[in-house]
Amino acid sequence: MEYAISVKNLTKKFGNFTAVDNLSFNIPKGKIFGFLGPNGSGKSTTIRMICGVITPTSGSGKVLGYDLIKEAEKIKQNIGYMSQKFSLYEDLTVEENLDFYGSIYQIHKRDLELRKKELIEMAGLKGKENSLAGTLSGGWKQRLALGCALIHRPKLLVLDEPTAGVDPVSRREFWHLVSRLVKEGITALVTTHYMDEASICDIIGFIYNSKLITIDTPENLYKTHGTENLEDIFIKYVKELSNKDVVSSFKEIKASRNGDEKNEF
Ligand SMILES: Nc1ncnc2c1ncn2[C@@H]1O[C@H](COP(=O)(O)OP(=O)(O)OP(=O)(O)O)[C@@H](O)[C@H]1O
Repeated sequence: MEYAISVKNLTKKFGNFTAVDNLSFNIPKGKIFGFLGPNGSGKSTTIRMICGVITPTSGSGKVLGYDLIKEAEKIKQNIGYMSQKFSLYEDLTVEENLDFYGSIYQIHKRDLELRKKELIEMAGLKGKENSLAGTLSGGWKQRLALGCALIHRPKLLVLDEPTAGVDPVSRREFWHLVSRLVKEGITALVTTHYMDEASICDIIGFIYNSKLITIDTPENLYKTHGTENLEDIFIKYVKELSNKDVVSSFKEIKASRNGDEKNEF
């Protein structure tokens, strides 16, 4: 079995604080991996290690066959990353944003012209090539950001809350796009707070208090727990682990951990 991501006992400490504690999992190529957990549970830290941006304190792993520690640069070159902040230049046009990302990855001019055409088509941005990114609606910006993340044909796409703050129709369109990419062979690692999106994933991992609580297919999770409600399943885990009576929402999961009700799951 060829894995896109394979990590073993992955741990990250910041001083005495363990942000990610002993994570081990394998994600086969061509799958969508949904990585879920309340705010502050360790998702971003895990993603940053997987992307080769920060070095694990201990543990090991391979991403696209490259060693997490020794070949971090190779990993960075071969993944596409998109976050909820979209990382677009609002005062550049659609095409100029793609040009900019193309130049970062040093894509040859002729290849870049071709790739831009493909991505503009894919993102449904035809006719908007000369629009300033700042003038686009949330859904358009999101699809442009996805295009930029794909400019160098990465084999692993890392999407950190890609649909946060985007309207439901755009969210659905975005997931169609991701599913299409995955069918073409890309692997996607996605964090999301939306349970309907999590249920689309091939594999779901749930992290809580820095530890991986469960990792399985949605179907297996439904079978094991006798419900198709992912939120209920995760609440069950949190109740068991925290010994607290978390009853209804992910907001409470966050509250049960930090005594802070400001941030929603
Ligand atoms: N550079 C750092 N130095 C110290 N602590 C850190 C650092 N980065 C993250 N942490 C802490 O590690 C814990 C996990 O943070 P992380 O950002 O990975 O969580 P998260 O699950 O991604 O949360 P969110 O959904 O809010 O982004 C948090 O308590 C955070 O404060």
